[in-house]
Amino acid sequence: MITVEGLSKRYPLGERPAVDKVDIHVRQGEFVAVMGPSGSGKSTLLNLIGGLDVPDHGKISVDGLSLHNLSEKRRTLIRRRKIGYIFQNYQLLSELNVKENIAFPMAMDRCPREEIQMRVQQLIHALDLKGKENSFPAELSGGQQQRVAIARALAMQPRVILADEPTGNLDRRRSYEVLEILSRLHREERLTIIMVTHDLSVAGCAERVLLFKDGRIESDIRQTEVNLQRALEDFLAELQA
Ligand SMILES: Nc1ncnc2c1ncn2[C@@H]1O[C@H](COP(=O)(O)OP(=O)(O)OP(=O)(O)O)[C@@H](O)[C@H]1O
Repeated sequence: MITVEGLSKRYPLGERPAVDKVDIHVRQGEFVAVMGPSGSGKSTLLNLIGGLDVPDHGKISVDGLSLHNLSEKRRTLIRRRKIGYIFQNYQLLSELNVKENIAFPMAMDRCPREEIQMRVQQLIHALDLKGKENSFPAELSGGQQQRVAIARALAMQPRVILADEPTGNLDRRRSYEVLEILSRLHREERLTIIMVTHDLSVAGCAERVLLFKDGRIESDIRQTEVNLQRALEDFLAELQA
């Protein structure tokens, strides 16, 4: 579903690559968490997979389509149609209301108006945003804003969700709600999810965890292989030692 081969990216002033010859294969419907210390390259990796940034070397394919050798215009199109992106700070458009934010990717893709209205209604219902349709982001709680952002990410019915610290700005309860939604999408709709997180308990919701350090994958742990929580705690203890 998502294949990354020999992926490298160095920023202009970086002493070493932010992402360094990384290989990953994520199967359709897998829920993968990416953990690692600050600056280890997690967001860079996600941005490369999502086509928000371009690698110096390596190949990326998402759902059978190569992303690394496309023009920016084509990459944007594929990103919009195949990938839903969720950010820590929601990145909603402040001048648009809830309905308009959710509709935005479909409007950009010139979907028919009735189709947009129907999909937005479905998502308002699914993400429990009834009554907030006409509110603006500044009038919503963090949890509600993230639910709008998830609805927007789902608008185009993508097969892949990339989430960069989706619970990073939320308290435990709101974080739990967001994780519930992601887990449900994974379970019921077989969406492929890659989620960057700092939080052990958040990573524990995924079935596989990639531990990142200095731009490389240190470990690739599957829930079924070992006690995930134990492996993650060991990794953190080692980093802190
Ligand atoms: N736009 C940029 N320009 C230059 N250097 C960058 C840029 N973005 C990230 N970096 C550098 O690349 C490295 C990896 O950054 P990245 O944001 O991918 O790490 P991260 O693991 O996501 O960190 P965090 O957990 O703190 O968000 C860091 O050394 C960072 O300073």
